Amino acid sequence: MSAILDVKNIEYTYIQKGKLFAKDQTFHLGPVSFSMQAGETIAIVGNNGSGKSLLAKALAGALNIEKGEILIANKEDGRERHNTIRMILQHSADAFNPALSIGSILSQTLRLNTDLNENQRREKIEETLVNVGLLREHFHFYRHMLSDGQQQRVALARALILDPEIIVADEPFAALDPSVRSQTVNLILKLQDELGLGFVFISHNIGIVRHISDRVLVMDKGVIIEQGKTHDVFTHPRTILTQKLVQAHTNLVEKHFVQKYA
Ligand SMILES: Nc1ncnc2c1ncn2[C@@H]1O[C@H](COP(=O)(O)OP(=O)(O)OP(=O)(O)O)[C@@H](O)[C@H]1O
Repeated sequence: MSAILDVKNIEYTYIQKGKLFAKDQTFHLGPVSFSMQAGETIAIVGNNGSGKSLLAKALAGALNIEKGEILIANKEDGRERHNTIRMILQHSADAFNPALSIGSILSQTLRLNTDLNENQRREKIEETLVNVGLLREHFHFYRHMLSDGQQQRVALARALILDPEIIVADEPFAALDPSVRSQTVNLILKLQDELGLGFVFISHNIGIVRHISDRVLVMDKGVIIEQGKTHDVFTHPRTILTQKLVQAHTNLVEKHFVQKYA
């Protein structure tokens, strides 16, 4: 199988200007390398501030990387990276303009990125709404008329509507309550199955990571310190950080079990 995404030694420096007499703070991402097969799910885990979000932004083309390259297969079809790789943020739905209908929001994305005419846009939008488990009629709804879970589905629809090959998601499940979270996880698994989508996601939830990712990247201080098949990495962690992440999850599960059944 050939790689759909090849990340080669990318580097980026984030500089936060110090206030008044405080020094500037810099954070260096990289060098980071990994590759991804079509339809694969890769989870990025690590402590707060380890550079996971910066890496996700770099993949989605939202950062100007200083070194290295991000190679995307099939790019010769002329589509730009932002169509091939689409990003969903934790609170993507919060950014939807409340004064616009869901149909207008999704139409904007199509107008900016495709040559579809109005009828074709309408058809594509309704088809995508149905794909993410919403109704064609949601075209006319406004954000405040939708539940959190439905808003998350619209965010997913906006990412999917340009037929990307890879979705990058920064903590897509964190803000959702448990039942909506499992519905969203199942929806993503279904879409991957149907559309062969690659999925890169950041999560602090080791349970979900174990459940849905094929491979995992463990980040610390801007670099990947461990990567491999999820099962192997979590069964035989090679670094102390990974051991700690696994242990913290085991403790959480045991605590929950004791609270529920003791
Ligand atoms: N917008 C920003 N404002 C301030 N600092 C930032 C910003 N973006 C990145 N940084 C810096 O880069 C470092 C890496 O941040 P990043 O958000 O990638 O970490 P993360 O692993 O995603 O953390 P978390 O799990 O807390 O979201 C942070 O420690 C911070 O110093």
